[in-house]
Amino acid sequence: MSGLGNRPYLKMNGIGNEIVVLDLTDGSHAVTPAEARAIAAREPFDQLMVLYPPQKAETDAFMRIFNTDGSQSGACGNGTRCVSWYFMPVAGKDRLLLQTPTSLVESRRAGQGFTVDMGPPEFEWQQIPLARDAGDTKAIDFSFGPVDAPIIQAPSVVNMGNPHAVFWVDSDPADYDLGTIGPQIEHDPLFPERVNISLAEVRSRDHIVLRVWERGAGLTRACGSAACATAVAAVRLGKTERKVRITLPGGDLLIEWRESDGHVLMTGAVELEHEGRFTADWFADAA
Ligand SMILES: N[C@H](CCC[C@H](N)C(=O)O)C(=O)O
Repeated sequence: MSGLGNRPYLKMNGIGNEIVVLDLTDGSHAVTPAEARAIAAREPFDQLMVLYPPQKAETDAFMRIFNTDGSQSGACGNGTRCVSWYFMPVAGKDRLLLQTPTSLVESRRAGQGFTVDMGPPEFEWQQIPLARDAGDTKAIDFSFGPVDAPIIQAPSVVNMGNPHAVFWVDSDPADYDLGTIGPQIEHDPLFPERVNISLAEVRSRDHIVLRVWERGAGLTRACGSAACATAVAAVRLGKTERKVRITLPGGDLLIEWRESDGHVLMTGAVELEHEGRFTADWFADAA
């Protein structure tokens, strides 16, 4: 029987990115990929954020991030704001330092929402990771569609605690069939750990419109780490200033690539949808 039966959880969203928050800081259970998928079947989410006891001095919790398909991510910006909303009062703090398998993220309150310090991005092809050197990571040698008339091409690639490919488009990203394009690029052998795919339209030097196909979760209404990756890539290409508003289908995020230390700061809202409780039968097939 699963140790998750009868556990309380929160269903939240970060500008439409569907998030379940589960507090296991009592250290009594470790969620398996099969259990994550079983939760997704009953309480659909893009990411399940699980809090465990801290592993490092000065951190407030260790956090695992599961996608809909049971795979894990090292970063989730929208989910980290949701976790902050829940866990700051529990910890009695206005700042949190959270550790994931790949990153340390710090969050603090910002008006009605939260700002998350997503840390510094990485740009070496081995760090993304790519399967091979595909040229300058500001615009790699990759295209999708007919060779003589690619639909999209030359993405910027960034690791933001998780891998991102950002394709620059000249019209509304909603005009592209990302639901068809996304899964094919996600599984392209150039991306050995798969990849999150963004279509980005730069509207001005401080505004980008973005749509994201998420690795392991599919089309989502928002993706915080993709917004961070996009902002950083836009700055590297000279397309925008270091502070930019990013409009996703679910709302806006403010992103700043801070000059002093190279960290990326993401600010945005969260919403509590409802509280729930698992029952043992959810996990009958997830042993
Ligand atoms: N929604 C998340 C990112 C999920 C990334 C995940 N799909 C992966 O890298 O496997 C965010 O707000 O940053």
